Amino acid sequence: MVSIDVWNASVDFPIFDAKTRSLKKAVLGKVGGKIGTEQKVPIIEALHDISLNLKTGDRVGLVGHNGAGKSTLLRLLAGIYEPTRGSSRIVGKIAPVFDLGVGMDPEISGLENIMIRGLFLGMTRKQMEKRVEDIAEFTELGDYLQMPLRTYSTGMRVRLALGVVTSIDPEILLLDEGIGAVDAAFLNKARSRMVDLVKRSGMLVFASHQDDLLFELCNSAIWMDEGHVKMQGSLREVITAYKGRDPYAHLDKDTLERLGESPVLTTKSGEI
Ligand SMILES: Nc1ncnc2c1ncn2[C@@H]1O[C@H](COP(=O)(O)OP(=O)(O)OP(=O)(O)O)[C@@H](O)[C@H]1O
Repeated sequence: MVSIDVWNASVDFPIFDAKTRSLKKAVLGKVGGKIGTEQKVPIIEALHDISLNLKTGDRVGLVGHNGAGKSTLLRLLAGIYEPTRGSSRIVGKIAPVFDLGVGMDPEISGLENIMIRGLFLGMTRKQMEKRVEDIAEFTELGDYLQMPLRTYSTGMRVRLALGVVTSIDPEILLLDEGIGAVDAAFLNKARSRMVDLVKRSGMLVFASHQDDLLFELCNSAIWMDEGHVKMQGSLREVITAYKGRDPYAHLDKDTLERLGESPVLTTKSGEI
């Protein structure tokens, strides 16, 4: 069993080199966290009084405007950031996939990078040895896999990284949206691997601005706004409130069936 519990947690970033006078205007900005300027050192309150209880089987999408606190929350859930106030408890092994390039070495070959990246994400060498061939085939990189990573284009690097990420067996999978930065054709190919990956994971938390990926991978959502949890509920309810319209309303019958959704949004209190 895996679980993540967060109690009244806040995360502050003190900004030591900011000019307080010019910052006062930024408080009125539409995106980003709250900037407090009362103290000598300005503080960005990236997360404010967050309480969450996530358990096995939860597949949570994080939505919200730029700077709303999604990435900071993922890093808090990963144990990378300690709460400035409040507390958190993580039970389970975390696979944080925040930046597809992390753990890659430009000087070694694609094949060697597959192994290194797998180890970085918590797999054993034996497990990775069994999967290397499958990953190599998925990437369609052919002889390039013998070449140093520095000779790869951005898209080729993402293919490699995505191949490895979708081959791991995580207990808790934390995904930041970088995963969407592949070309559409390849993402389509990766989609079924992503779905399988999420099925194998004990828990998923996924920050994304892309509705279709959220529909595919998540069953509930949290709407972050200025460092607060503005709403938590079923994915459809939260996205409908966040966007101001039901995004499933225009999906065709087959897609709705595949996602296990009905043509109209119903809540406990009935249709809306
Ligand atoms: N390392 C940092 N130092 C200072 N401020 C930070 C840092 N990381 C994030 N912030 C601030 O915290 C707030 C939340 O940022 P975060 O990256 O969590 O937002 P986000 O919802 O992931 O945004 P986006 O959708 O643009 O990726 C923002 O105001 C941002 O400026």
